[in-house]
Amino acid sequence: MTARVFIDGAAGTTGLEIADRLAGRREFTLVVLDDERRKDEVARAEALNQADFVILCLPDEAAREAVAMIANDSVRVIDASSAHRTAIGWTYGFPEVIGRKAIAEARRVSNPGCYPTGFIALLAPLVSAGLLPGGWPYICHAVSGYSGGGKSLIARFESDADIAYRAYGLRMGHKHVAEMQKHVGLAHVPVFAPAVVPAHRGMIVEVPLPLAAMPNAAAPEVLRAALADAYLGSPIVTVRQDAPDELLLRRSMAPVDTLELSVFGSRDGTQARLVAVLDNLGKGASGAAVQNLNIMAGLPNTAGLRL
Ligand SMILES: NC(=O)C1=CN([C@@H]2O[C@H](COP(=O)(O)OP(=O)(O)OC[C@H]3O[C@@H](n4cnc5c(N)ncnc54)[C@H](OP(=O)(O)O)[C@@H]3O)[C@@H](O)[C@H]2O)C=CC1
Ligand SMILES: CC(=O)N[C@@H](CCC(=O)OP(=O)(O)O)C(=O)O
Repeated sequence: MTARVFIDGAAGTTGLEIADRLAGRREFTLVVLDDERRKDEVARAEALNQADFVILCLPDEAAREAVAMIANDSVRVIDASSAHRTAIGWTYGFPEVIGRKAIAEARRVSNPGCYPTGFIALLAPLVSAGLLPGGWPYICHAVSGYSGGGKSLIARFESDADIAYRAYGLRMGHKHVAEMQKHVGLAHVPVFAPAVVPAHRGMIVEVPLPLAAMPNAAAPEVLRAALADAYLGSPIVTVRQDAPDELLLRRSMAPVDTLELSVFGSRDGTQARLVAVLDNLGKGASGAAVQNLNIMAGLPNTAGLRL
């Protein structure tokens, strides 16, 4: 028997990439609303309540409304928006960090944000092992391709070739900082400095560490070994053992669902830079949603993913 999957927001950037990854999967039947009905409340309510799995690829407010429209208790939900990432009753859909079992059993799963995917993957295992202090005020600098902002940011960058770099989130309080703090278990809200570059997709998320000034911080090689151990055997999350001179985001980047972590350390071990490279539309969104769907449906973790 195939499971019925309804993607609410299927015409958007994340929804289209999920549909691409599910195309040809015999375990799932996609329920699709045509263009005239995709925003029609009656049609959506019907699709939301008749599906086995609903994947929400909507703005936050519309995602909350969609959840409220579900009256059928057997419907299981994966929300790609940031509406439920710290909400009670929702499971945080990061299997490599929280474990697969919780996701396999959950009725409500919230996909991590794209930037938090890098930040949490880098810090959560190290803070929980006591190798970095949870009480430190962490800083996160990140650059993203413009598809991270959905259709409106894609249109903006594709109609203004003159933008070379867009720093934003300058008033603080970016919607991702709450989940970054909660799912690493930090005492302080991280200072988050995101930017967008004129590449369609891809992101580099970095956490600089002044190790010498931090209480109870391990040496860079210890941090690298601990990360490698935490993600040992994962086909999705890998830890580089080399130290390249540069990490590039390419405009021509193909869709990929992997997450690559690096630890760069100074020779004297007093400083380190933790760096995550991923595709905002891969492990940062659509790839993660399909991975969670696989786990919830009791299927192999990586089926349909681009590894
Ligand atoms: N893009 C990314 O890299 C990531 C996105 N996300 C999150 O995923 C969600 C979707 O983002 P993304 O795909 O980029 O955004 P898009 O703007 O590309 O797509 C959103 C889609 O939702 C549709 N929509 C809006 N309101 C409604 C409604 N009330 N009923 C039905 N459909 C509606 C839009 O319709 P229309 O086409 O008419 O505008 C659009 O097709 C967001 O919450 C985003 O924050 C999470 C991680 C990464
Ligand atoms: C480049 C860009 O604009 N990125 C988006 C985040 C994309 C993403 O992760 O979406 P969620 O907010 O649903 O997690 C932003 O900073 O708001």
